[in-house]
Amino acid sequence: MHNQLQYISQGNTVEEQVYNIHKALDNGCDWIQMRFKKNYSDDAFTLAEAVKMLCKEYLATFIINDNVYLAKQLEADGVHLGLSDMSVEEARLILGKTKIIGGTANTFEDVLQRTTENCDYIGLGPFQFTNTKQNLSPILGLEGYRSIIGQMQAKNIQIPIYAIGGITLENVESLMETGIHGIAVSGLITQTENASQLINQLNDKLYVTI
Ligand SMILES: Cc1ncc(COP(=O)(O)OP(=O)(O)O)c(N)n1
Ligand SMILES: Cc1ncsc1CCOP(=O)(O)O
Ligand SMILES: [Mg+2]
Repeated sequence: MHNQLQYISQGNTVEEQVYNIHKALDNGCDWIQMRFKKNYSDDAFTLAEAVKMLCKEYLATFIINDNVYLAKQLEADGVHLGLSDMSVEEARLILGKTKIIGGTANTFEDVLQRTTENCDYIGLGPFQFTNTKQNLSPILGLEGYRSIIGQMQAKNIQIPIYAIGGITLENVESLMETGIHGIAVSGLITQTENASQLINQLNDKLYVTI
């Protein structure tokens, strides 16, 4: 089973990205999603090589946002795909059975689709407004998670759900109570001045509720 905390990277340059990812790893994150929106550039390859080495050093899981070919080239642990990205089926053919493929969902219908596609986990959100991503899908709030997870339970659908979007420390307990498996966070960890304390506090809240 995957770790309950996924860090989604930020940074406009390779250097900023490496700094932020190193900070997350050094303070206890062991699952990194490299999210670099210049994902099809030489810089993306340079960054992915650096992140691969860092994740190896810290024994962390390394997945790449959007770019399945880069994940294949770098032998990353997997990818995260949105509903408008490459299909899970095509990604599975390229990456093989053992790699992690995460998929985005915003509705119960998306969850059904992702489950049929055999995703390994679902990033369900956004929980609330965030500046990290433009063109957000409708905000779910706690009620959205309760409703979607209730419908999953009624149909006995079992797939790890990660809440995403504007999550802060204060939200984690109530989100976990809805039945999610974990959280994916970006801004919270990127912007903190005390990453060690924050990641410990997040992990305490995540582990207690499972
Ligand atoms: C864990 C997780 N969940 C959702 C997303 C969003 O993916 P997507 O909808 O493709 O948007 P971008 O991140 O590509 O802008 C994610 N990245 N990770
Ligand atoms: C990539 C993504 N997809 C939905 S919300 C989001 C951004 C998550 O980042 P943050 O934790 O800073 O809100
Ligand atoms: Mg995407």
